[in-house]
Amino acid sequence: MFLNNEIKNGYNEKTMEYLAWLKTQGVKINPKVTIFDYTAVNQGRGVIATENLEADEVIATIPKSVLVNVTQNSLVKDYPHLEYELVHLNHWDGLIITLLYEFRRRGESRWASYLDVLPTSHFNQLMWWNSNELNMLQPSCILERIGKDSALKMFERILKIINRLQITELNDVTTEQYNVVATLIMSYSFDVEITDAEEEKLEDLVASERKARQPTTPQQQRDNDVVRDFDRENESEREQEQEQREDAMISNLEDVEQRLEVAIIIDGYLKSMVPFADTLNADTNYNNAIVSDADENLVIKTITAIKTGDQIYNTYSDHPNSEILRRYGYVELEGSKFDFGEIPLSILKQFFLEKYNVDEDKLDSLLDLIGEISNQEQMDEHSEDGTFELVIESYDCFKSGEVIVELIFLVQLLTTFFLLDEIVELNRIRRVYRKCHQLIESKTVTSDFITNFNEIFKVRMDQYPNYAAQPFNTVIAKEIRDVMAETVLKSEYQSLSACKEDVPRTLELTLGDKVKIIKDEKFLRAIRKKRLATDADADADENVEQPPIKKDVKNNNSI
Ligand SMILES: C[S@@+](CC[C@H](N)C(=O)[O-])C[C@H]1O[C@@H](n2cnc3c(N)ncnc32)[C@H](O)[C@@H]1O
Repeated sequence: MFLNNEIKNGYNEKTMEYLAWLKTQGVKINPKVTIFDYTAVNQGRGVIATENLEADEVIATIPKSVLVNVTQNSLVKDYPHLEYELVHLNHWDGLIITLLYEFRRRGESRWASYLDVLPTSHFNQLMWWNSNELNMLQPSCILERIGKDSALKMFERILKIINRLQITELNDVTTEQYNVVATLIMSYSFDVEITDAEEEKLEDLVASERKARQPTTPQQQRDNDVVRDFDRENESEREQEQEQREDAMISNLEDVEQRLEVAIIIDGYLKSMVPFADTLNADTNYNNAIVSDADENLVIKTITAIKTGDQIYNTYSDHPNSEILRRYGYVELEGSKFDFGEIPLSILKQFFLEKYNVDEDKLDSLLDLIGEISNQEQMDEHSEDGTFELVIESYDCFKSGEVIVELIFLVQLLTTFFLLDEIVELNRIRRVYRKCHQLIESKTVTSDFITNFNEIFKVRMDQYPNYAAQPFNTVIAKEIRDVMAETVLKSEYQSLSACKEDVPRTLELTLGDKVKIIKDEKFLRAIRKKRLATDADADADENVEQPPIKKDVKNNNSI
């Protein structure tokens, strides 16, 4: 966020009013810190240590009563019956409507001083970039994840909800206002656990509303059953539900039954705006504080000693620069600690098509079958949902020099498959799959794998502009968005470069041991010999379960 002078008028007065307001709301701030104007370094407001702080020292205690969420806001104050409706929306829809209303009623809002310090313009999150600006980010895969279309769908859905709930004050809400509020939620909100008292209050609310709205049709009866049947104690189910809800958030939820499945009420947490905690900026390289949940309060503590004059930095999770830019609208000029570049599946496809002169349909069918096999075959004990997906949109290559193991496996598998000149048939592919699995499990790859791995990285890296190879401190761009794009491309290119420069080291880091390189012909012979075995033997072999490949698990970049 970048503020020009006109916007900066009254900036520090607003900060002072905000600090005074926080006090009236019971927010306790350590006298050794205060809010500071970091606009000179393009960071908006932040929190500074005015005296030395020790490690594990409390910076602030924020009572949950000061949060803005679907149960605490001006909308339910003005229209109490809407609380029931809001807790039956999904988190995003609920908080967007809540905040839109809060801004509309800012004159009377209990949170007026807070709203005054929230930015409403000059955002740099990628949803605010035009197509020319986005072009500067080519060839980054982040361009596939901006989500302008799903944001638009969400807006259409929200307008329908506003209409259904007859919130007339929001009838004329504009796309711009919606975008501002959605951006604020994306960059500022926290998911905060519901307190026991809040949970009881919600249960009472739902029980009394249900009684008042005795179902009159079978459909309504079914809608109610969805919520009633949910087992609030079941944590793993709750986690799975959460994932589905994230997906559902961007899909078009129109009927009531679907809405109930993703409702806030069944979650145990509330997406909330958290005054003061959201004044903390973040930096992956200088993170020195943490915000944690403590029943009735949120507590901010130092995690290292902090010197007078130093900024207090929260963490917004382990994101690379591209994702920091997409969600938060800034970049870390020295690169994020969690940077990675990506090899898109499209590059792998192009590479194998050309090198082995294969037909595109054949490659597509092969990849489909490999995807099927990897889903059935390999239950990965490390992965979140117990599955192992080999064919994914893109493959992360970290600045540490590690890649995700899926990349090694797929390149070895395709290399071997095309060298064998196999036909695309399920059992044939399964056999090669298993042999490659055993090979990698025994920390071995073939020499053609090494050649292909190198060449694939070269193809990908050649897509980047030359300046991406230059050190971070040699920024050539002048305009802020150009600087951001340039930094993201450097972050990605240099991560790719770290994985390519010493492939045996990359393999060792990823597979956790030194890797042997064998001749392809030796490996192909072993597979061909296997193929000559009797069908019975082959069938028996097919029934042997494969253990998962041991690896350090990294999330692949799902959003
Ligand atoms: C939770 S808010 C932090 C408070 C914010 N600086 C303000 O003035 O309201 C998150 C936003 O702060 C800014 N920000 C946070 N960390 C930053 C950093 N290291 N560099 C630049 N901007 C940062 C970004 O605009 C981001 O969207």
